[in-house]
Amino acid sequence: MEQFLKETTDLPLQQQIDRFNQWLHENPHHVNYSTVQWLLDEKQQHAQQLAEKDQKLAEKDQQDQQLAQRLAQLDQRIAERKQQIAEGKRKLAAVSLQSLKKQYLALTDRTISGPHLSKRHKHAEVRQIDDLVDCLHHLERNWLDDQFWQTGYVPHGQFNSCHHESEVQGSVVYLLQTLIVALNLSDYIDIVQNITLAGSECDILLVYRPNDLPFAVMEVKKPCNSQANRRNLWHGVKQSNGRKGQNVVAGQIFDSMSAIQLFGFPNLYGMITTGNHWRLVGTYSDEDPGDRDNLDELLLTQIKEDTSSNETVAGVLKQFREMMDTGSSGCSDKDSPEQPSVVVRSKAGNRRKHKVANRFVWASKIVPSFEESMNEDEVIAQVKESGVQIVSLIVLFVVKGCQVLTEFLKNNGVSPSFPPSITFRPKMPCRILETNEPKFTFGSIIVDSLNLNEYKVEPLPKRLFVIQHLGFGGSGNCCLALSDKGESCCAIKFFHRARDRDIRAVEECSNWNKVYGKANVVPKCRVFEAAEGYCLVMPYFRPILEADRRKMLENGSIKKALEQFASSGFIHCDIKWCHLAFWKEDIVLLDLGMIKEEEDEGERSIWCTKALEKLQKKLQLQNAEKAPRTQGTKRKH
Ligand SMILES: Nc1ncnc2c1ncn2[C@@H]1O[C@H](COP(=O)(O)OP(=O)(O)OP(=O)(O)O)[C@@H](O)[C@H]1O
Repeated sequence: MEQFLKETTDLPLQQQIDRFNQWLHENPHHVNYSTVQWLLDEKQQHAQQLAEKDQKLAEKDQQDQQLAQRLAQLDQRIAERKQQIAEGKRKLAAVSLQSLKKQYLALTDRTISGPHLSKRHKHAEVRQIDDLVDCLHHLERNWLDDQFWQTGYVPHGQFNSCHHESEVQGSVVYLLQTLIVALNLSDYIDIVQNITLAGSECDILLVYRPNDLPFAVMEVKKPCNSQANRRNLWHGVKQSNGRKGQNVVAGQIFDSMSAIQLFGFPNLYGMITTGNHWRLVGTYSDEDPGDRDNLDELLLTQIKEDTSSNETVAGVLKQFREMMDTGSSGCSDKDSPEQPSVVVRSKAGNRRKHKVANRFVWASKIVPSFEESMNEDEVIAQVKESGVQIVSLIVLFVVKGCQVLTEFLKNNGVSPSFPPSITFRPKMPCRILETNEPKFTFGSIIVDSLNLNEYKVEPLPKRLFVIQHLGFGGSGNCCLALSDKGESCCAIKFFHRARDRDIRAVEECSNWNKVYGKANVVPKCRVFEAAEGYCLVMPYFRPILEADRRKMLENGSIKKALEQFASSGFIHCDIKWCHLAFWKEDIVLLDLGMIKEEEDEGERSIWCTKALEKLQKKLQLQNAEKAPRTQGTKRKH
C-alpha cells in the first residue's frame, strides 16, 4: 500500500482514483478494500435514499401544483360567486326600497294645467314647525335598517309622468303600502281611497283593519309644472287685495282631518303630497293661540324623543302591535277606567263649523325643500336625490298615526284631557256595515235625534251605521252604531281574531240571551253576518261614571245587578267596573264572553259576595291612586 501511494502521489486525481480501483481489484483481501467496499455500499444506499426522496419531492411538487391549480379554480369560482351575489344585490336593490336611495321616482306633470285647488274648501292657516324635518335623519339612522330597505318595491316607469291626479295617487298608494309592509304593520293597517266623510273628500285614509276605523289621512295633488302652481299649492293663491295667500289645500286637509276627528280623535296626523313633495301636517285640539305655541313645542319634543334611539322608535311600534294582537291595553282588571258616555255636544251645522280664524294646521317643512326660484329641471333633479328623506317622512307619518290610534283605543276613545263623553253632531261620518257586503263602506249619516234607549233589531237591519268607538278589550272592540236615520241605536262588538270570530260572536250572543233573555231584563242580542265575519249586536249600555260608582255600591244597585245575574243560573267570570253599565234604569253586567253555569244557589250567592268585595276593593284602590293623579293631567299631542 505504501508502495502504491508512493507511486501515485504525483499523479492527477482521476489517475490516482483509477489506479486505486485497479489496486483494490488486485488486492481483494486487503483490509482497506472491505472498508472502501462498505463505504461504497453505504454511498450507494445513501444515493438510493436520496433518489427516493427526490422522487417523493417530485411527487409532492406535482401534488402541490395540482392543489395550487385547484385553489386557483376555487378562487375563480369564489370570484364568480361574488360577482353573482353583487349582481343579485344590484338586482334586489333595483326591485326594493333601496332603489329609492339611489334615485327617487320623480313625477313630471305632462299637462299644462296646474293641480286642482277646490273652491269648496276655505283657507286654513299653516304654522310651520321648522325643526321637525331635522329629526328625519335620526329616524333614518335609528330605525330604517337593512331589512326595511330590502322590502320589495318595483319602481315602475309608468309612474314617471302623469296627466291626472289619480296617477299620482296610484304611485303614492304603492309607496305607502310598501312602507306599511316594511314596518310590519300590514296585518293591522289598511289603505282606503276616495272616501267622502261628513262632506269632506279624503284621497287616502289609513284605517284600522278589524273595523276600518280611519286614523290618518293624505291629500294628493298633481305635481306642479310651474313656479306659480307650486306657490299656489303650498302657500296659497294670493287675492288681489290680500297680502297673504288663501291656502285652500291646507283648508282641504284641515276639513278631512276634522271629519275623521268626529270618530272621536282629539288630534290627528295628515299629509299633503304631490308624489314629489311631501308635508306632514296635524290638527290642534285647542283654539287658543297661546296653546298652539305650547303644542308646537310639545310635538317637536315628542318627535325628537320618538326618533332619538332605536328603542324608543321600536317601542312605539311594539306597543302598537302588542295592543292590536292581544288587546292588552283594554280595560284591565287593575284600572277599570271610565267609559265614554254618549252625549250630544253640539247641534250646530253639518260638520264642525270652524270660523275662518280658527282653521289652523301645524306643518313640517316641505320635503324636499325647494327654492321658489328653482326651475322645473332643478326641482326634479332635487326630488330624485331625496328618496331617503321622503321615505323617512312618510314613515314618521305612519308611525305617529299608529301612536294616535294606540292612544285612542287604549283610552276607549276618550282623550285623557277630555271628560268621558263622545261628541256627537247631526251629520256624522260613519262606516256602513252591510249584510254580505265584502267590506265596510264609508259615508255620512244625518241624524235627527239620538235614541240611545231605542234598540230595534227584529228584524235585523240590513245596514248599520257605525259612528263611534266605545271600548277595546282582549277579545274585541265595541262601537256605537245607528240604524237608518238614527231612530234606533246599538253597540256592536267586533272580535279581533278572524279565525274564531264567528264562534265567539255566536257563543257570546247565546250567553246574553241565556242570562238576560228569560227574565226579559235586556232585549235580545243578535249576531250580524257581515262579509268580514260575524259580530255581536247588543243594546247600547250607558256607563257608570267613576264619580257614581261609590253611590251605586252603597245604594245596593250593584248588589241587585249581581243577584239578578245569578238568578239566571250563571255567574260572570270577569268582574270589573268597566263591565257594569246601565240598561235604562237597571244595572247589567257586560262582556258575557266568560260566564259559567252554576246550579248551586249557595255557590252563586258566594259569587255575589265575592264580586261585591272585589268591586269595593277596586274602588278604594282607584280612589287612592287617583288622588296624586288629579293634581295635573298632562295632555298628549
Ligand atoms: N253594549 C255596550 N254598550 C256600551 N259599551 C260597551 C258595550 N259593550 C262593551 N262596551 C264597551 O267596550 C269595552 C270592551 O268590550 P268588552 O269588555 O266586551 O270587550 P273584551 O274584549 O271582552 O274586553 P275585556 O278584555 O275587558 O274582557 C267595554 O269595557 C265597554 O267599555
